Order: sequence, then C-alpha cells, then structure tokens
Amino acid sequence: MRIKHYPGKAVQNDDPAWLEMDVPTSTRDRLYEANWNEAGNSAPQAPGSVKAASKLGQYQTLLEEMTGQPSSDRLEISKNGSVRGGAKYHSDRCLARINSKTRHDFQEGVHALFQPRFKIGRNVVITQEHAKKSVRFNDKSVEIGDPPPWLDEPEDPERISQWIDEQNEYILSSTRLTRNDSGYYEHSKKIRQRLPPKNICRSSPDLSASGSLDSLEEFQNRKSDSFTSNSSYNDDDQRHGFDLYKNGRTSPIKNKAAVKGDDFLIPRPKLVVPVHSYGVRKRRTGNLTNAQSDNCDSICDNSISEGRVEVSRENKYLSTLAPGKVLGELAILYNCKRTATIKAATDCKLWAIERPCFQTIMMRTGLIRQAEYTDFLKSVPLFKNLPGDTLIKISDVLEEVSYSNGEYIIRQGARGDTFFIISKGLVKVTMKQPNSTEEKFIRTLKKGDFFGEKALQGDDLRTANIICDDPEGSTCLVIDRETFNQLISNLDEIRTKYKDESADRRRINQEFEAVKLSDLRILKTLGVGGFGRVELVQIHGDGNRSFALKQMKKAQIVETRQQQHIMSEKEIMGDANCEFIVKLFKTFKDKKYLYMLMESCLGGELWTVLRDKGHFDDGTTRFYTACVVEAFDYLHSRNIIYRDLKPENLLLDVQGYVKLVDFGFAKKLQSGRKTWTFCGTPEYVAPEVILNKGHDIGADYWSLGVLMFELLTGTPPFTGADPMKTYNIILKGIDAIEFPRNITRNAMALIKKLCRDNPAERLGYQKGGISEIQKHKWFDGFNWEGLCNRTLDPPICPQVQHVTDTSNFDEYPPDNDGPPPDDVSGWDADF
Ligand SMILES: Nc1ncnc2c1ncn2[C@@H]1O[C@H](COP(=O)(O)OP(=O)(O)OP(=O)(O)O)[C@@H](O)[C@H]1O
Ligand SMILES: Nc1nc2c(ncn2[C@@H]2O[C@@H]3COP(=O)(O)O[C@H]3[C@H]2O)c(=O)[nH]1
Ligand SMILES: Nc1nc2c(ncn2[C@@H]2O[C@@H]3COP(=O)(O)O[C@H]3[C@H]2O)c(=O)[nH]1
Repeated sequence: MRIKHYPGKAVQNDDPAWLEMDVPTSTRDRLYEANWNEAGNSAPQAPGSVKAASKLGQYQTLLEEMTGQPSSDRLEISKNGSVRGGAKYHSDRCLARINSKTRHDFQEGVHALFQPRFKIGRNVVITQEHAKKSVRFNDKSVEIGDPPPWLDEPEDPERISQWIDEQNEYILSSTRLTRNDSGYYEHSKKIRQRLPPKNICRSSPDLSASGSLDSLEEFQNRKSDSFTSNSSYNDDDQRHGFDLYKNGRTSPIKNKAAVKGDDFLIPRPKLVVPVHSYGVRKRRTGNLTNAQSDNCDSICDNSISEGRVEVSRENKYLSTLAPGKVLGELAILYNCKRTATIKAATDCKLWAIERPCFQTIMMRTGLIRQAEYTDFLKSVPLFKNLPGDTLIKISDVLEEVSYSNGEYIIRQGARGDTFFIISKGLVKVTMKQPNSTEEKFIRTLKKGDFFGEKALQGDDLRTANIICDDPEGSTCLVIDRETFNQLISNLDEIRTKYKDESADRRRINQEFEAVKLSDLRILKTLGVGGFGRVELVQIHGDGNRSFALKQMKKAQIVETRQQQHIMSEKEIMGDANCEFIVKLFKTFKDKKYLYMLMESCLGGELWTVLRDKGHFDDGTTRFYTACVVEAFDYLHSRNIIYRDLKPENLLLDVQGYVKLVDFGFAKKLQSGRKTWTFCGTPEYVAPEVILNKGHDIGADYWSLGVLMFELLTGTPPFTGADPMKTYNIILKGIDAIEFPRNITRNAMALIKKLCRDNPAERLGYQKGGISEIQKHKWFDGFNWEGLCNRTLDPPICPQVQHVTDTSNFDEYPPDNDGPPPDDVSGWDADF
C-alpha cells in the first residue's frame, strides 16, 4: 500500500487514494502521514462498506491492517454497527474505537493544541450548533430536533428550565439557565436526540460519579477512578449504552450514510478552536456589561483557563472546577449524552476544542504514542526477541503511570494484577524480613527493567515492595494480567530474572543447618588471609564434597576494628546467589574464632595462574574480565560495592570459571549514597578513594580497568615502591601510564574508559550501566550467554583430580603464632 501525498490540498471526496497505501519507511511516519495527510477530507460513503466509516475509523482500520492486530481493552464500533466494550470482543473489522487510552491521549492532545485565546465571558454553553457538528461527525443516526423558537432569546429562565424538564429525555446537553451570584443569567440550548428505548437508555454508562478532573495530569492518572467506572459495565450494557438509534431502528450505524448531510468530516486539526464568538447581542438584565453571546461555535471539550464553573447533575451540586481542570470530554469519549451540567460560576475563560478536531488529535496522539511505546519496548532487553506485531499489541494495551519519590508502587503481601516496565526513573525493591518489621533493601531497578511478574505467576500476592526511588519521580508502563499471560509470561527472563535469592539461599543453606563445627575435618590449608587461614574441609560422613573453611581470629578483628566489615561480609556472601561469587553456606563461632563454611574452588587463585604464566592473552583476559563483569553486575544491581578486586581474590572452580571471594570490604550502599572508608589494595584503589572524596560502585569500575591491565601484562598499571608512591602514581592518572605493545587498541581503549579520574565518566557508571562495558568493542563477539549458562569453554582448565586435590594452591607452613586470646564481648552475636 502507498500513502498518497496531497501537500497543501485536500483529497477529493471520490478519490480512492486513501486506501492505496504503500509501505512507508517507518510505522510512525506512516501513521503520522495517514493522519495528517488525510485530515480534512471526506470519504465516499457506501452503507456498510469500510468507507462508510468515519475517517477516524478508517485510520484505525488502516492501523490494524498495518499491524495485523486489533487491539484489546477498548470499545469497538464494529462494521455491523454494534458498539462493544471489553477486551474479549474483536470484531472482524473494527471501524472506530475508543480505547482505554483515549483519555490519556486526549490529555496529550490538549497539551499539544490548546492555547488560551478566547474569552468566553460568563456563559458556558453547549449549543445545538455544536451538537450538530459533533453528532454529524461521529454518528449518523442522531436526529437533531429544532430548539424552541424563543431559545435564541432566552429572556425567561423559568420557561427554559421548564422546557428542559419536559424534554428531559432528549437532552444531550443540559446547561440550565440560572441567575448566578452576580446577577448574570446563564444560557442554555438544547439538543434533541431520539433516544433508544428506555431500557437501553437506562443501561448507558453511569458517568455521574462525583469528582472533577484536576488538571491534565490528573486526567491521565484517574483512569481507574469514578470517571472511567464505565469500564466495569458488562458488555451488553455497553453495547446498548453506546448505540445511538435512528427512528427506533436497532441497527443505526448501517444506516448512517443515508442520513442527510452525513459527510464524515475530519478537518485538519487547528491549533486553536474558537469557543465563543461574540456578536453584539441584547443586554441582559442585571449589571451585565459584556455582550451576551449565543453564537457558539461547537464546543466539544473544554479546559478552564480562568474563572470557576460548577458541575451539577439532576440539580445536585457536585463540584466546582477551577483553572486547569478539564470538562466535557465524557460525552465525546463515550458518545453519550452530556453527563453533567456545567455552569459558569464566575466570568470564565475556557479553552475549547471541537469534537472533530479532538478526535483527530486523539487519533494522532494515539498513533504517535503507540509508535513511541513500540520503539521503547524494542529497546527493553526483555522484549528483544519479540516480533514487532507482538510489541504493537503490548503497546496498544499498556498504560503509563507516574509515581513520585517514596511512593509505593507495589506493596508486599497485597494482591496484584499488573505487570510493570520502568520507562523513566528508578525504583527500589525491598522485602520484609522474617521476624522483623524492617524492610531489607534488595536492589534498584532502572529504565527498561520490569517487575510485578511474580504475583501474576503465583498466587496473586506481591512478593516484595516496589518504591519509587527517584527525586524526579518514575514512570512505568503497566500491563494487565491478560496481556501478560498471552504475550509475556513465557519469556525465559520472566521466569528466571528475580530468583528470590534469600529464599533460594535459605533453601541451600538449610542443607547445612545441622552441620556442626565438630563435624568438619580439616584436610589442608588453601590460603592465608589477614585474620587467619582458609582450610580445605570435609563434612564428617560426606566424602563426595569438600568445602573451604575460613577461620578468623576475633581478637585480631577487634584490634583492627573490622567488626562491621566482617558482619557485612557474612551478610553479603550469605545472601548472594550468583555463579560468579563464592557461596557461603554456614557460619560458626567460638571464643577465639569466627568461621565461614564456603564452597571450595579447587582451581586455585587466578593470581597463581597469572604468576605462573606471566601474563594472559587478550582472549583469556576477556574471559576472566567477563566473569568479574557478571559478578559486578549482580552486586551493583543490588547496590553492593565490592572494593577489593585483584587476582588474589578471584578463584578458579574445577571447570575454570572464576568466582569472586573475600567480601571483607564489600558494602551495601543506600541508593545514591557514597561511602568514605579508605580500603582496598593500594594498586587497585581509585583516585576518589585516595582523595577521600566519597566513592561508590564507580570505584569498582576503576579496579576492573586495573585488573585488565594486570592480567594482560602481569603487573598492575600503578605500582610504586610503597603504597604512598603507588597512590601518587594513581593520582597522575591512566594517561600517564605507558601501555605495553601487547595490549591491543581495543583493550587499551576499554582500560582507559574504565580508569577515568572522574568516576562519572567511567564506562559502566553511566546511563547504560554495566551493559556499556559488555557492549564495548573489546567484547565484540564475546558469548555472554554462553558464559552465563556455563557452556562457554574457559581458556584454562585447571587440573583437579578429586574433591580434596589442593595441588593448585601454594603450600602454607603451619601457623606458629599460637592460639589467639578469647573474645567473649558479644559483638559477634549475629554472626
Ligand atoms: N572458597 C575458597 N576456595 C578455595 N580457596 C579459598 C577459598 N576462600 C579463600 N581461599 C583461599 O584463601 C585465601 C585467603 O582468603 P580470603 O582472601 O577470603 O581471606 P582474607 O582473610 O579475607 O584475606 P585478605 O587478607 O586477602 O583479605 C584466598 O586468597 C584463597 O587462596
Ligand atoms: N459525570 C460527571 N461529569 C463531571 C463531573 N465533574 C466534572 N464533570 C465534567 O462535566 C462534563 C459534562 O459533559 P460531559 O459529560 O461531556 O463531561 C463531563 C465532565 O467532563 C462529575 O462529577 N461527574
Ligand atoms: N520476590 C522478589 N521480587 C523481586 C526481586 N527483585 C525484584 N522483584 C520484583 O518485585 C516484584 C514485587 O511484586 P511481584 O511479587 O509481583 O514481582 C516482584 C518482582 O518482579 C527479588 O529479589 N525478589
């Protein structure tokens, strides 16, 4: 199909070009052009044919043809003329739709198009003229009755009121004539409409809920409130409720084209629609100074710019609307009678927009919005493999919701029916702790991340809290359960992304619950750390497995004031459930020592392998660096900073994958906060740590660059004869370092991007997060998926003969220091 362009001129009525659509360059262009180029033309009418639909319907149809998908969760005016609601109905061909986003789109349209220009004076009226235009455009079956001859000169409010009462069932818009405080009369005109039988009328949507639209923003946000309560009508009700009947016939839309003057115009949207043009009219009684106007142009939808209006229904006062509020949209959206009476309480200035223009704006913004959502969804990792038409389906039903800082988006334990994708800002995940009222911080989620899938998969209950954690607020795209089940629930990532570590780890750790210190048999020393030795052990009676037992002298911990670090090490390692981090299964303590029972990594330290080989080639370095990137990704997404990267703390498992060990300096940070403890290994510390400027995960990216350099050359880039000299060299920056020739250009580029003096400039720390590192040229072609599912062959396969083979570790002489003193002060109660 091809879109025909008619620059600056309207398409002829009988020109069939509008159906000759070709495939344009992008969906958005296509939609945009279809909308704008066609606006302002009338289509040839043929009863029952596609062309008999309004232009809006045609565009909708066009959209479907392009996407191949009717969308759900909306009202549909189908080809046979019935109007349906709810997601279940998908007619073979939908001619016009009001979907659940229309209110929102309307808001957008209003934003885009309204400009205050016209002073309305004191009257807010909806005139017959207006109604004719509206009705003509939207539904051909409405018969407009003549107003009483005296209506143009509304001298007698009582009479008009009475007339209104008599005509009640014909009233489309019911603005009453009353005298207001300042003695002004308000003006009313009638629209007569032949209504469907009473029972049908009764079932039309009850839009009488009290309330008002507080500004355009609220207009969007209040989708689920009383205003849209009609979405809960059963389909039958909706179908009847929205049908407009001509002369009692039951299938009005089929006959639309036969209605006189029925020409489906959608004018090219105008930026400003005159609301009220003032002809000089008879002065009214009272102290009227302004000319009274009844020469209203069509008012469709209004937004108050100045003054106040009163909303009432059946003579019952509902509310007063002040500037910024929106009114008059319901009748347009739902093609029903005016649902309330609006009277000017003071002189008012309103911004108004005609129905045809409104419809066009809605269509335009709807289509543009859909294209935008689709584009965004394409960039969401979760959806990267979904076909375009599925993304369009999703974007068609999602709703955008904004939250302010600190607001709970999801509460743990509540029932949940929705799935979320973050489109702006940050949120944090917290969980209640067993036997505690405290909420534990789990992780921060950012733009493109999703949440809320667990309640939809399990028993409806939310398993964690989600709280907006962004001073600028955050925005989520919200998807209903039905769409989630149909299109999203089967994606692999949905099933695996947020494995409940704590729960998983609890399960793993449960296995060791009964193990006592006395059940452990020490076989050999694997390493010596700052506070003691790490021994290879086996559990009594279990010869198939071995473990590493880290033994730490309590007195020495206290002496060096490392209590907090040790507690943090236990907590972080005990919770972590990542293939690239050594698992801690159980802790013990006695009077002299703290003990950590960990998985054993029998491949030895990466430092030993590096020492033996001198340096690694590009590919080998890439593999080990990638393992660290995965470990950092895991930690950083939970706001944990590691702070002690070096080859000594990278252990090879039997397969040759490396794991991070020694979490003595790891720390969980409050989101957005920094920490100031000077810690790490001199060659690896970042400049901001030396300068005590406060540091965060950015310091880990620095150390990643240092590690790459050391693995590629055998020596870290910043090395001095003592720590002070090393710090001085670090402060001179990476550009002062000469790169040996064996470091490839891409490797050098990445190291330099990681070792930027300013943490904010470091790769990984910026907008795209750690994925920016994964996408760097040096990693081009690297099999990240193979790494994560451990199908990728490691570059070095350690020789490990059996579960107690310690041949990959150095020999350590026995500790001659003698036993440390007892420490029963109790600081380690939680260890
Ligand atoms: N799970 C393990 N499997 C095998 N060896 C291990 C394990 N954990 C530690 N080791 C060995 O013990 C050494 C010291 O362990 P670790 O670094 O955790 O102790 P530390 O007291 O925190 O040391 P440091 O003084 O370097 O901070 C490691 O470098 C490693 O050789
Ligand atoms: N039904 C209803 N409409 C209200 C209320 N407050 C403001 N309005 C506005 O009053 C308008 C009357 O015309 P519409 O039915 O088109 O749209 C209605 C709403 O925009 C209210 O509490 N109930
Ligand atoms: N249970 C759990 N949920 C998490 C975690 N991280 C993020 N979440 C999200 O938090 C959401 C809370 O609501 P749901 O239980 O529906 O789905 C949950 C997940 O999408 C986590 O570690 N554990």
